[in-house]
Amino acid sequence: MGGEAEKWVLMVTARTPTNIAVIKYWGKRDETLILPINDSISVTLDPSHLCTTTTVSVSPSFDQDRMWLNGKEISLQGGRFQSCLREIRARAQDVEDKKKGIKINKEDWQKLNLHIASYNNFPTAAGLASSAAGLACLVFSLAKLMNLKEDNSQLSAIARQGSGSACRSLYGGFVKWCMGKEENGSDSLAVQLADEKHWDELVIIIAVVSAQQKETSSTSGMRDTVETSALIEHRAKEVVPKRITEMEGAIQNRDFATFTRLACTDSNQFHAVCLDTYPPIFYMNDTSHRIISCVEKWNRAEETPQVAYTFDAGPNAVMIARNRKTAALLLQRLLYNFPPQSDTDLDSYIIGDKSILQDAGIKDMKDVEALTAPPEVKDKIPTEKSKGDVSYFICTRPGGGPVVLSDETHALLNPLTGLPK
Ligand SMILES: Nc1ncnc2c1ncn2[C@@H]1O[C@H](COP(=O)(O)OP(=O)(O)OP(=O)(O)O)[C@@H](O)[C@H]1O
Ligand SMILES: C[C@@](O)(CCOP(=O)(O)OP(=O)(O)O)CC(=O)O
Repeated sequence: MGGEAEKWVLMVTARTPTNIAVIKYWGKRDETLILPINDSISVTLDPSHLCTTTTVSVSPSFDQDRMWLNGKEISLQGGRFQSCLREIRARAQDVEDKKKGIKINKEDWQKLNLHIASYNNFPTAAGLASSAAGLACLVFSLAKLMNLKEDNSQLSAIARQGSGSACRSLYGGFVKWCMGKEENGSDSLAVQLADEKHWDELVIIIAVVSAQQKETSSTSGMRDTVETSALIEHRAKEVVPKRITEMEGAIQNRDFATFTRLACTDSNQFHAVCLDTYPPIFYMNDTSHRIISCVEKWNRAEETPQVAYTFDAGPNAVMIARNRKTAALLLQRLLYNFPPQSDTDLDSYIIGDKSILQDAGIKDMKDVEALTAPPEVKDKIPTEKSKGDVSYFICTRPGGGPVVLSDETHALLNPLTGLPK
């Protein structure tokens, strides 16, 4: 180790996306290594709307590893953080910063302590996959700081040990997590099926139904399912393998009808195995069910499906529209059925890519109030409308993978002290 008076701080900042599974991971065959019972496939979400930013730093003056999440110090003692730190340190390489006069030999990383600060630009632990973006960003930024030689797929096998779904956030576009066969988990990693440009017509609208922390974590929920559900084995062995092959084909051919059928039925089956768990787990609520029925009615009324939906371990709906035109029509339907509370302004009700709102011809609350029932529900019993069931909507699209942010203004730690800014 070198450097003036050992006072130096070396740091790296990176940004990593979140992802939404369209063929779900649910159930482990190894709890510690986080090895799944089936393959899964996800779409990476555009980091401009949903992402984690993490700054990692090292200095001989740090006396222990420390981490701050969204400005609050959190413990790094948990087994999952420790696994990631151990696996990354074991692969660390020599690092030299000639400008700053710093030289770190690979053996030094075992003794040097780290400061880590991370920020999610969306609610943490609310079923929006914060753990996926968060753990992927931790692994990716540390790998850059410690000059690891591993590629993103090999890094995904480390991120997997922080949170299963995190391994899929090491790539943009469409990603497959191959469950692998090895007992040590070396082949349980993510591969990119197609990048975000491959199918760039898709538009994603997320209905944030509840930003509250959920009752049953994914980790304990899937453990209970594996222990008690009679259906989960059939799902993992018989259903998912066929769906994975079909979904890969649908993505390759941009076949929206097949994509929609697979994504919707797989989400529904995941929630069915949750219900088949004893005691049962309910992640969706009435609002989630009403969103499903709104989309299903519309899809059925059209010649070919317009929108796919999928729900993770929470009530929030992730809807994938075939293009901008259908996304605008979807937004009209959603605003008609789920208008904001009177004191909410439209600007904070629709966040992310607001241009979809313009496409839908909606400029203000008057336009929302003027929306009429879509044709597929005309002449039928009026749907119940309840303001405030949806907290807000996020408009986004498939997006790119992790990136290093070299501009120091993005750093979350002070470059002189290594403490949060
Ligand atoms: N930016 C981050 N950096 C490191 N760890 C994070 C970060 N964000 C979240 N986490 C970890 O993930 C935990 C939340 O994960 P949890 O699975 O409960 O919720 P979620 O990921 O938002 O939802 P879900 O996985 O069901 O979609 C946090 O308590 C924290 O330990
Ligand atoms: C429903 C899911 O979102 C479950 C995600 O589970 P986690 O990856 O959060 O679980 P752990 O591996 O225990 O950390 C489906 C999916 O993302 O594939």
